[in-house]
Amino acid sequence: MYHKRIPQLSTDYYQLSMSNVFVNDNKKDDIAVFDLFIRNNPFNGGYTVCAGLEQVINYLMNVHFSQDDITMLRENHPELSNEFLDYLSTFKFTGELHAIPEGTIIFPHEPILRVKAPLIQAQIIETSLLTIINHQTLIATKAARIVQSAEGDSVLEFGLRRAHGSQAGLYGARAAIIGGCVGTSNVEVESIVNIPAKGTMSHSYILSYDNEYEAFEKFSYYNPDNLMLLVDTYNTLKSGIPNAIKVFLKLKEENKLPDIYGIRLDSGDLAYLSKECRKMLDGAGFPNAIISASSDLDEYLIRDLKLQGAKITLWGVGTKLITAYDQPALGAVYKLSQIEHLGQRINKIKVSNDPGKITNPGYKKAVRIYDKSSNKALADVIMIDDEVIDESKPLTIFHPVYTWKKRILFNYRAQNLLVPIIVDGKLVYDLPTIREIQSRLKEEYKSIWPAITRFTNPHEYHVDLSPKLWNLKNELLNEQ
Ligand SMILES: Nc1ncnc2c1ncn2[C@@H]1O[C@H](COP(=O)(O)OP(=O)(O)OP(=O)(O)O)[C@@H](O)[C@H]1O
Ligand SMILES: O=P(O)(O)OC[C@H]1O[C@H](OP(=O)(O)OP(=O)(O)O)[C@H](O)[C@@H]1O
Ligand SMILES: O=C(O)c1cccnc1
Repeated sequence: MYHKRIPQLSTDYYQLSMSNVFVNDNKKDDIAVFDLFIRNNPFNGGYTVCAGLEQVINYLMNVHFSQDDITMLRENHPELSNEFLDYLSTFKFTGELHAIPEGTIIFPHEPILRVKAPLIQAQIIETSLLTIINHQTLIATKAARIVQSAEGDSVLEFGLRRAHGSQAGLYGARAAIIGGCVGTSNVEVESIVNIPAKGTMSHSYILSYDNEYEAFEKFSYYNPDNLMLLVDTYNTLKSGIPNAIKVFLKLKEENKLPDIYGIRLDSGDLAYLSKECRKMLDGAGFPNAIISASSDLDEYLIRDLKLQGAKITLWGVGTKLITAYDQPALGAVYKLSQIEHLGQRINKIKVSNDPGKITNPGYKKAVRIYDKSSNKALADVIMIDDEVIDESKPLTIFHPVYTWKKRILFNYRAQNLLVPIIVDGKLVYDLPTIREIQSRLKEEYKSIWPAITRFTNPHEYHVDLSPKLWNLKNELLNEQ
């Protein structure tokens, strides 16, 4: 199966050249802690939807290097030592992974994944983890925004033909479903999620017949339960809709009109045309006919069409979703935060002139703080893993950059965001179904203030530091 592909060589060469050093310099078994996190929400938005964990798990549980891989590396890279290549031939992930479950709304700087493993393992897996999480999280967030703009209407993912390759189309479609799309046109998705692909018909199909009515009629005969007729090939109002109505009337007479049926608009003024189509369909006795539309849609255009009173209730979104058109990369990073050498743990910090790029040291967790009376999320706190929150006492948290800004929270409950996924190389997590992940996101929205999810000038959600982490960070910065 494609989804079982183990991209062990889909990595950056520096992971191998550094690991060659770790083997020869006796560092490979130092224990490293890495955090994978984003620095900014994509699309100038106020939130991000995390996705990709299932593929991360699949990678970590199966990653290995074959004899062919080793032979190729030996031939191409004489600098890689025999000791390192021997090590690679027995490589497997034996460490620990904690992660925020897919479909959770997340924010910059908190660990989405936390890896604790022998240094060489934690290093070798970096690129694959970033590739998977950066892609799916970006597309899930784009899809979530598009679904948000559709205000309860259904959104279908139609982007495969414009995706950056079939892998991006496949996992992008998965991420789109996590983001709330009801389905996808991508048939390969059926190999990784239990949702049948959906679709309508193309202009070439209509053009291949002598006339539009015949094309519609034949389609309805051979696809009795899947009847969304594309009405804009010739003239939507003068030809497409009258021909669609003719077919619907015929099916109604024969008692063969399926439960779900309707039309698709793919050009012209979608607001105007949808209103006219609605009137014509209603007038002919088909108030249940669905009006769907596609044509370079994204969250802004859908919102605009709704403001214009468009009568569209099913949205097909391709290019701008699958390519994350207005922000093509997410920019999640994977940073070392602790190393244990010969039993001694050393917390690590990456300094930078840009305060937002200074990393948070230590073996940490992320906790979400909810207001007990409204059940809304108040802030997230990054803390040292062994810190315990006493919910009966006020909680003081610090802004990570402007550290003079502190907040004291009362009447709250705290929930760990990171859950154990892999322990000692063994899977300890029950993987949710795609529908469960989708439902998780729907629930998440209920706990996030609309000020954070709005598109224009969203309110910045706080991801703060606990006093203990704040002190540790300052101590390490003062040592520099
Ligand atoms: N009422 C509307 N308000 C804002 N934008 C619209 C509206 N109706 C359509 N659009 C958008 O305008 C853009 C151009 O649409 P138009 O139908 O002219 O071109 P097209 O879809 O490429 O058509 P064709 O395939 O016939 O060339 C598309 O992105 C479409 O989604
Ligand atoms: O506009 P998007 O959001 O990318 O949605 C997908 C587009 O792909 C198809 O067009 P295409 O011209 O490829 O095929 P067609 O001839 O069937 O319309 C479809 O008709 C949509 O317009
Ligand atoms: O099924 C459809 O209508 C479809 C599929 C892919 C791209 N555009 C439309």
